[in-house]
Amino acid sequence: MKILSAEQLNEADKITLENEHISSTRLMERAASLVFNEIHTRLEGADIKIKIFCGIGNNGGDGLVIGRLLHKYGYNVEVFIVDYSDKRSDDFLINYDRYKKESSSWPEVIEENTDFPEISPGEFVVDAIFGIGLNRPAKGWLAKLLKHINNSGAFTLAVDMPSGLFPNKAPQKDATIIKANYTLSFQNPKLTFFLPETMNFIGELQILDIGLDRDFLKEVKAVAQLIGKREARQLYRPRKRNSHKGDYGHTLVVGGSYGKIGSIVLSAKAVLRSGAGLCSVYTPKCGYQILQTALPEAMVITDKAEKELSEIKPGLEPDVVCFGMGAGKSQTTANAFKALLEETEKPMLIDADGLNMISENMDFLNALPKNSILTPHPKELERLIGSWEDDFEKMEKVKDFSKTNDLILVLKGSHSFVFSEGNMYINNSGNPGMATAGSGDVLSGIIAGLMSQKYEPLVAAILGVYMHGLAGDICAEEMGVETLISGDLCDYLGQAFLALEKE
Ligand SMILES: NC(=O)C1=CN([C@@H]2O[C@H](COP(=O)(O)OP(=O)(O)OC[C@H]3O[C@@H](n4cnc5c(N)ncnc54)[C@H](OP(=O)(O)O)[C@@H]3O)[C@@H](O)[C@H]2O)[C@@H](O)CC1
Ligand SMILES: Nc1ncnc2c1ncn2[C@@H]1O[C@H](COP(=O)(O)OP(=O)(O)O)[C@@H](O)[C@H]1O
Ligand SMILES: [K+]
Repeated sequence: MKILSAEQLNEADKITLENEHISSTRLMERAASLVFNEIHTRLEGADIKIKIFCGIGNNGGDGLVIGRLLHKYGYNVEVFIVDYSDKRSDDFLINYDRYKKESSSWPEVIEENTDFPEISPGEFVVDAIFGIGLNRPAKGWLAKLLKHINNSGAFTLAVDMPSGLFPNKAPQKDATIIKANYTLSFQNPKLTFFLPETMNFIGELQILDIGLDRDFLKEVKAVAQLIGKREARQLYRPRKRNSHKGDYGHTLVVGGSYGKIGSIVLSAKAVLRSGAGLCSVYTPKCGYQILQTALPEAMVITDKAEKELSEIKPGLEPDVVCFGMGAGKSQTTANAFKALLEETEKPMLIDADGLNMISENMDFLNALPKNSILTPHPKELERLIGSWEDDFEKMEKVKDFSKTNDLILVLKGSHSFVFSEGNMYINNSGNPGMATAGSGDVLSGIIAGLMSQKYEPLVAAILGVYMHGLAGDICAEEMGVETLISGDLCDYLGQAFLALEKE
């Protein structure tokens, strides 16, 4: 699904009105009715107190339509106008009058010196104060009102966006923002919903298709692509009946050091579980028995050194090398890594200490094969590209870094981001159960395993990240988030592939 900016959504809105020959009031009615339907389906007429806070722009207009419909269906609803400006939008005014006419009362107006209405924890709040039109931080009494709503403990539903959040730029550090339990957003998701600093404000997210112009939405260049099951399924290639293990490639996992052999066990297991034909592991001598015991399906080649990688001479031609997990970053290992980079021509996957060694020797980047994949978590990323002011600046820096160095970068997080050639793909699977030691090692194995099956590196990265998260989701569903450990992700990959194929 495409992630669009506020400007693009406004353009889509304009083109829809022209092509469908409808008024903006009709479109607002359509959009807000969908929100009403969602509320009505869930509340089923329950006698719960509903308070709707409306701004004076079109987000407020939506709130008034929702209020009118809830009133019509007999709900216990109170509507408040948050009177932060006298520049009311036309559709706000039209719906303000309609509300008055159909509910035979004027909504209550909240201004600078008004006492805020009391809100009890059991009530239901609809936030229709600001949507995509927010253009500066909410200040003064307005910020106080947002805090008052946040502190009430009431269930809060945000219409289109939680008020105070910008769709495509970072909020100020001390900004006041509605902390929604649920966000019903129109047509396309907004970038801010997926960034670490802002994602917690939206609660659960649902996108409502309000029928904006199909052709426009198809043609417009997305800010980013959101990768869900539908998108991932399009990337997946089912196996041919008459295939053999040679068709699925040979992955070489290189890494491990004394006390950190577990990381390559996890990666290698994920390589095989994601479908690679063969997997070899190159590791210091101390890893030999552990690997042969823990993962008999993998072949093991040992370094001449006992506890660390000192010279990477596997004596085979793999389809892909997956380097760095648990490798440590001694000078000896860094020299061996440099030599490996220089000898390798096919795209590689570099993770963990491989990334740290690059950060300490940025010239290694020159030897990295084109289209290789780096998989940093935020700390590793910071070592690679330096710090950033906010998430949006971080995105831009990573985009530049991946473009300049001709590489694909997977930035791991609650929503992992894949960057390639200036494009951005945001993963929508996964859960906090995956915040556990070794889950990154599993991810590197999955992506490398897909690369060895001749998935293009970018496709392997996007699909691999999605499958990793999907395995985590199925697993968490069965055992809960606390109990999930990274080895489980390998074990649940099978169910994830099955789920991907299922409609
Ligand atoms: N696009 C679509 O397809 C559809 C969109 N729809 C709906 O329209 C919504 C967008 O509506 P919108 O453009 O009227 O903007 P909105 O969010 O109501 O706020 C604008 C007002 O806020 C003001 N203002 C801003 N920041 C401020 C601040 N810090 N403090 C104080 N004031 C501030 C700003 O004032 P100004 O900057 O002019 O002073 C202006 O008056 C969208 O989210 C969705 O709900 C649907 O109905 C149908 C389809
Ligand atoms: N809250 C979360 N939601 C979804 N995925 C998560 C979450 N926390 C961690 N993950 C995923 O788990 C993996 C953790 O990787 P990493 O930090 O490298 O761990 P490790 O170094 O222990 O292997 C990443 O793929 C990340 O996207
Ligand atoms: K809102």
